[in-house]
Amino acid sequence: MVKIGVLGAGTWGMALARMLSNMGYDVMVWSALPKEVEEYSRTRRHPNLPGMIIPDSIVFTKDIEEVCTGKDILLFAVPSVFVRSTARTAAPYIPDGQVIVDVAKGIEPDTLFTLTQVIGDELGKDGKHPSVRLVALSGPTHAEEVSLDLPTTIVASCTDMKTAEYVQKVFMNDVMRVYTNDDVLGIELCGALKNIIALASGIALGLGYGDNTKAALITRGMHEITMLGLKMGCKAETFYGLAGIGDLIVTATSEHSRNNRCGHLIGQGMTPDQAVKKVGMVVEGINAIPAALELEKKYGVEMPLVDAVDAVINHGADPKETVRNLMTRPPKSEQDYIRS
Ligand SMILES: NC(=O)C1=CN([C@@H]2O[C@H](COP(=O)(O)OP(=O)(O)OC[C@H]3O[C@@H](n4cnc5c(N)ncnc54)[C@H](O)[C@@H]3O)[C@@H](O)[C@H]2O)C=CC1
Ligand SMILES: O=C(CO)COP(=O)(O)O
Repeated sequence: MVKIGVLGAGTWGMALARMLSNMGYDVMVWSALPKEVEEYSRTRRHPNLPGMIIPDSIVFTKDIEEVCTGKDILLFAVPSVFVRSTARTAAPYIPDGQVIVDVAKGIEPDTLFTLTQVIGDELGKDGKHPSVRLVALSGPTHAEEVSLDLPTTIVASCTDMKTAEYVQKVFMNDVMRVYTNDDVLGIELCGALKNIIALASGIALGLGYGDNTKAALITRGMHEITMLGLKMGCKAETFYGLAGIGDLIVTATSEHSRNNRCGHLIGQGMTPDQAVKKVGMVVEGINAIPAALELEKKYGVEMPLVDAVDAVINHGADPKETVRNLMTRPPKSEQDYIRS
């Protein structure tokens, strides 16, 4: 039987743990928060996934050594800010050659590393993990829907296609269709940056703007992400795939999206701090802004929507005024990236 260790008991970690357990796998979930371990093993309920029952077969632990020992796959499902510390604590217990699947979405601000790079960096420090296999699993996949078995697609991305295919085989079932992809950087870039555009989409909704605005934000947002990705050497097809435009569409339009909801509250007048508190779960778009700004500068790409979200979130800019500024920029061609 496939043995899977899930690190992180947030909504995404738990929705995947349930799915994998229902597929007949042996699933253990670790949380850094002892009260989650106690509560979820007792109630078999997750407060942010009210429609989900946690299968009795899922074992919870607060012992990171236990979750890392003897597993075929380790799934990193902690918010991006905890990926490095979790990898550092887990490193002594992770065997070389381990398949590690990251489902968190973000870019580390100081290093500009994607999250599989962060894990690889931490595991590389002791010289004992030369062959660890790192996979990014990403796509349009709200936990709220996966926890109810609604049909969902996702991409398993690894530079080693055999490992990507292994993860595809393990995760694939009749409600989760898994594709493979070898452009790990492109996949992770899309996952992190779409959250910023989803904030913009939420803000527009909060301002009372309509579907035209939303379509513009999604299209021009994808354009910004694609321009940056191409400059960074990623593959064009990644950006119009499931983890690219697919994930941007779902995050910018879904009522489940934490980023979209946070933006909505800000557009309605809350401060970013108040909005994050009200959402009550991680809002990765806010965490991704510093790295996005650095990448924009480093690769010389124009990212006006990212700049606009930064202005509203971090510099107190008035959302309505910010939209007016975007609309009244000098005219330009839609084909600029084809020419450059
Ligand atoms: N929720 C979703 O639908 C999806 C989320 N993701 C990504 O998965 C990641 C996790 O998201 P969610 O599960 O929604 O977040 P969440 O806000 O539900 O997760 C919070 C969890 O983080 C863990 N945690 C708290 N403090 C910690 C610490 N000091 N060290 C380690 N872990 C700690 C706890 O288990 C806590 O329940 C994010 O990067 C998100 O972008 C990706 C796809 C779908
Ligand atoms: O990445 C996600 C869906 O694919 C989750 O997005 P939110 O964090 O905005 O809910």
